[in-house]
Amino acid sequence: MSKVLEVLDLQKSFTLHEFDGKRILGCKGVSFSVDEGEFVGITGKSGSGKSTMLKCLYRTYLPTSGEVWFVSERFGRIDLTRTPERQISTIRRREIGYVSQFLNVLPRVTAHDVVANSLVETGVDEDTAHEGAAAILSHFQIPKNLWNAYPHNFSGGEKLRLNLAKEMVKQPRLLLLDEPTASLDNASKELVKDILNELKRSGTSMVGIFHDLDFMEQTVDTHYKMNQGVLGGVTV
Ligand SMILES: Nc1ncnc2c1ncn2[C@@H]1O[C@H](COP(=O)(O)OP(=O)(O)OP(=O)(O)O)[C@@H](O)[C@H]1O
Repeated sequence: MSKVLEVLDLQKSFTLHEFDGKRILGCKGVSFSVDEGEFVGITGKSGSGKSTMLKCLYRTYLPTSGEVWFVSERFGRIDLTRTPERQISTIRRREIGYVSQFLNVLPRVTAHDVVANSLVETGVDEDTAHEGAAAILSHFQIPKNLWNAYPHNFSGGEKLRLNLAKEMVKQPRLLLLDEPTASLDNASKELVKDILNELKRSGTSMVGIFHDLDFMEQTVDTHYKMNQGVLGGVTV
């Protein structure tokens, strides 16, 4: 199996300027790799640094030190900590997806257009994007009467499924998941589990943060625990 992601000695700390430059540790010494089609799950107490680490992988945060090697289809093997912003934007549009329970979309854009726009960003034409959006919204069981509604009023489960749909249509090489089951009922969890398994089969690599251990154990290949900013305790 070829490696899609290799994280080496990643550290992120925050400087609180309003508190005389006090430093807070997010994560440190984080090293792990993800193969093609592998699903890595990360658990840990609240405040242990999971989201900080994930945001460094997506480059929402610039790490304080360390390397994040990603094998991009377009740019080859690149260190995301040193990749120019323009390339990062391209990679986010086409190769790395980020899904959380919070839907971050423009106001007054319908659910259907959210997904179609995501496809247009990958370079497909408008007609194909609209067909593709309809197909994936059905697949994710988003009720048809919501397709032309604005997603800010959607339930937690609907928002999450729309989030997954908008990232999944890109067929990303790497999908980052920040608590993908938060606020879901059991039926929605089953649906999300099926979707994640399908993504895995299609070769997408994933890194997910979980509080729901039962769900995680049913889906991931490798499990790490985060403790006070440090990653360890591998189980497979
Ligand atoms: N932008 C920030 N500025 C300052 N400190 C931050 C920032 N983001 C995270 N931290 C701090 O970094 C530490 C790790 O936080 P992080 O959100 O990564 O934990 P977590 O494991 O994801 O927690 P949870 O499970 O509650 O979401 C915490 O002490 C937090 O206060």
